[in-house]
Amino acid sequence: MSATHSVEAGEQSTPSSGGTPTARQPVSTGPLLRPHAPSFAVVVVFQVIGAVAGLAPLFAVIELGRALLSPGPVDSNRVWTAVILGATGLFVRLVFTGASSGLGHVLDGKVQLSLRRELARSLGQAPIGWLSRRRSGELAKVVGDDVAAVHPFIAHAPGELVSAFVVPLVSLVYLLTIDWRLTLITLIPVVLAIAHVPLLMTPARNRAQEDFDAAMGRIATSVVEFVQGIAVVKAFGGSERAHRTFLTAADDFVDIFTRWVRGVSAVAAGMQLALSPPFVLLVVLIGGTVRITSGDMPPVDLLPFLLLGLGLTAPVAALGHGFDDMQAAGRAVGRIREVLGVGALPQPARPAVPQDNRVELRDVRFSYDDDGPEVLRGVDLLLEPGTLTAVVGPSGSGKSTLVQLLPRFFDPTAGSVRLGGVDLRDIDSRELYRRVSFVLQDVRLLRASVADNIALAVPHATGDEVTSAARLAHIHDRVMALPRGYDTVIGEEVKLSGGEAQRIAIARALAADTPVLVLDEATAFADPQTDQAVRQTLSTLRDRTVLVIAHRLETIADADLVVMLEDGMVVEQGRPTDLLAQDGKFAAFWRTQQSAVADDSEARGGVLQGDLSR
Ligand SMILES: Nc1ncnc2c1ncn2[C@@H]1O[C@H](COP(=O)(O)OP(=O)(O)OP(=O)(O)O)[C@@H](O)[C@H]1O
Repeated sequence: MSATHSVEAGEQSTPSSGGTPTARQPVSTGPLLRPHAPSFAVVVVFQVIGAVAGLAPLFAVIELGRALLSPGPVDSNRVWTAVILGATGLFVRLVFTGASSGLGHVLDGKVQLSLRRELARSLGQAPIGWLSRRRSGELAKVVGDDVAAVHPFIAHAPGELVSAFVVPLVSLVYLLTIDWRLTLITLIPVVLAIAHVPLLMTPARNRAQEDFDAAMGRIATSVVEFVQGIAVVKAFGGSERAHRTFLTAADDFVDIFTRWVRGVSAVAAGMQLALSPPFVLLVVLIGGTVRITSGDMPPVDLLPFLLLGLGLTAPVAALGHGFDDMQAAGRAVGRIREVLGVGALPQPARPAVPQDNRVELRDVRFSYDDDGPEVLRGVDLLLEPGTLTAVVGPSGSGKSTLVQLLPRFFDPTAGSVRLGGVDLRDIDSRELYRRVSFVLQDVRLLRASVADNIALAVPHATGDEVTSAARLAHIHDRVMALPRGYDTVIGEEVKLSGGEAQRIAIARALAADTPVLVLDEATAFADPQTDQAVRQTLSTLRDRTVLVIAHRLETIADADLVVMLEDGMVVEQGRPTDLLAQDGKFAAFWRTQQSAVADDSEARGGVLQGDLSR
């Protein structure tokens, strides 16, 4: 999430139920794959041609056997024809299989690229609420591992699938012309192997596989979290506790893996045995011996069964090996589709333009989950242009949730948020973000130059505009001290402190120059300069509509309107002096804050600031 607005309206809008942050519909990956269909068909056809041509050397050996073993002088023509046939088949197989594999991998690269692009687009326009509820490890897995898991689907599986039918079919037809009874016997290993397949597809086994995937996801996430938090954990000596999540995930994984292996190993072993060359040869030899000793088949006819019998099982074995990959690819595609289905918040069919910059909340209700508790419970609020409104209230009272509704991170579950008389849902998001910017606590700067970070919302801003925003945000001097000034790349050439990052975010909001500003006063990175930057911002923006989550008494005292939230409801609102005079909840809150500041001030040997006389 960027600290100021950088959210572009998605080109495609997917309707979502009521615009709740969780609304999503899996979408088909068909349209993404369709442009690649012709290349895909070529890959499959080449693979099939290669597979069938691969039978030619076997036919050649059979023919050679017949030529060499038949009584009388050897027919050299017959021998050489067989040799040439075998060599040609081998060559054709090499060419087509190689071409199919090469094309398949190029195609796979293209498909993965378009999937990743589409995922990036989808994530880029996903409601911030949806993103903040997903663990970063999970999303990284979808864009990285899940897209990579599509590989067998594109490059191998379809060709192998078709070959697995075509190759045995050609062999079967040939064998049937020789001895249909022995043909049926030769099929026994294949039938036995195929009989195992349903055992791999039982609901219990699918569930075990899903558990396995989920456990893998948990391990990935807990590793990321553990590594990210390792410094804090070490400093506070809580490594045991932090380890616990990871260890629990690892323990769970071992249990689930054991169950998964137990379920699959017996079936896999049975399949492998059925398809193993010794077993196939044994079956063919027993059947052939019976046929030959009973005088129904000449001994030389056993040769095609011995050779092609092995060929019959090879594609089935390949399918068996590819089965897990294909199933994994199928599940990966499911997760990819889910992310692709994250719609942007619904965009209006006929956007309306706000009349002015008055913000109004009418009976706003909000819950993060459909069946979750209401975090905002009927909030009515009027923010007039040219006024500063301070939201105060205890932790968890819904302040952040409330201010996030203005830049439309979420849509309210009931009621409406209006800008200039128009419901935010009826305003084109580009228009909305031209009017509303925000500086929240969770500052995210881009790995880009300082200037680009400041001018994020106004890419064509002049150098002077960027500099004056930076001056107002009290970050100009610091930027000038950087190795390459405004061209210094944040995160690469310089690491900024939390307070500095916050001031860049403030400069960004000032450069955006929007008539409505939403600001969460920093508590985490509060340093005197950031403090000053916030105060300067608030004083230069007096002609705007400003909504601030206020943590400082000065800000609260300066506000035109104070809104006291408690448990998702506005319990008091009015001018700060009036509210103090009422001696209600706000007054009590004020006193608590004041004594906290006094303690702090005393601790620092400072002077208490914060009385309301202005
Ligand atoms: N992404 C989320 N998903 C589910 N519940 C959430 C989410 N964010 C906040 N909440 C819940 O909503 C309620 C209000 O939280 P919110 O952050 O808006 O309060 P706040 O007044 O800003 O608190 P603080 O001053 O501590 O930041 C809390 O009960 C919180 O647990």
